[in-house]
Amino acid sequence: MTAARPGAGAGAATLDAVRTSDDPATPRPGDAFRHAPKAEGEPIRTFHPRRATLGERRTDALERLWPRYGFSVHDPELGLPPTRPDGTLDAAALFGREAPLVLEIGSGMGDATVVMAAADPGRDYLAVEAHLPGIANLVAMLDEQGLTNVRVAHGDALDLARRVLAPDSLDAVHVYFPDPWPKARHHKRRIIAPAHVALLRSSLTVGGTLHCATDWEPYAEQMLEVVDADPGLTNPHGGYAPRPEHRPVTRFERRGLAAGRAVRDVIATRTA
Ligand SMILES: C[S@@+](CC[C@H](N)C(=O)[O-])C[C@H]1O[C@@H](n2cnc3c(N)ncnc32)[C@H](O)[C@@H]1O
Repeated sequence: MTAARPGAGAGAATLDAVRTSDDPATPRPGDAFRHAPKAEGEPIRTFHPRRATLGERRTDALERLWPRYGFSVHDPELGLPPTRPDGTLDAAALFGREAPLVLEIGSGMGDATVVMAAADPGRDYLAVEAHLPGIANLVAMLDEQGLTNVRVAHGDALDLARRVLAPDSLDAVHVYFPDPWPKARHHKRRIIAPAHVALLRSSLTVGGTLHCATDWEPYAEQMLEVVDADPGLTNPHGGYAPRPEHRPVTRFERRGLAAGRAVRDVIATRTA
């Protein structure tokens, strides 16, 4: 089965790719979305490229709804996003309108995305996630709720920012409960790190916000330090921000609170 891609406006994507792979041994639903092994010299990944296990509901959702809501950051077979002549994301073509754009990095199962996008119909939301079950869950919820202001990117958010997003194009970047990578030897995998934040800041418009949240205190401290050290960001709160009501509670927040951990929000504005 081959379908046109009305939502993303990119080239045709072969949806059989959702169901099987060319791996003759043990094809699994979603195999076509597997991440290629990291190439020599490629920047470090902030996620574990796990092979996905998809149940029937998510396999069906992905197969049916991927052409409407999804694009791949890196794989033309799965459909790349529409781009402008300079090669950067054409958000107006992707969403079918001009509106401020919010990037949600590591949207997980998509619980926060659907709540925030439903409450904020004047802005468009681009959720980017490396893990396929979360992507499939999110597109299923978008369809069930009839949301039109969300699109979903599969792949590495940093790759998306490096190669696809135009500078000065985002109204906000959300990074909620990023993987804390608690072991010292893994700290280099944290997404909130100076070089990554400089990249994300350059994708924001001046006046746009970077909003991070975590229940891992040492990471919260790192978030504050990184934001404070970035020459183009200003933290209007001076330290942690009061928990904003618009950030929905997800299972990561509940789990942290249940374990007695404080949840911290760090919100900074691009000022230069
Ligand atoms: C701990 S989960 C949090 C999910 C969600 N934000 C929430 O609060 O429920 C972190 C997610 O970030 C994703 N992730 C980590 N690095 C990423 C990257 N560079 N690009 C896309 N997704 C990433 C992981 O796959 C994981 O699903």
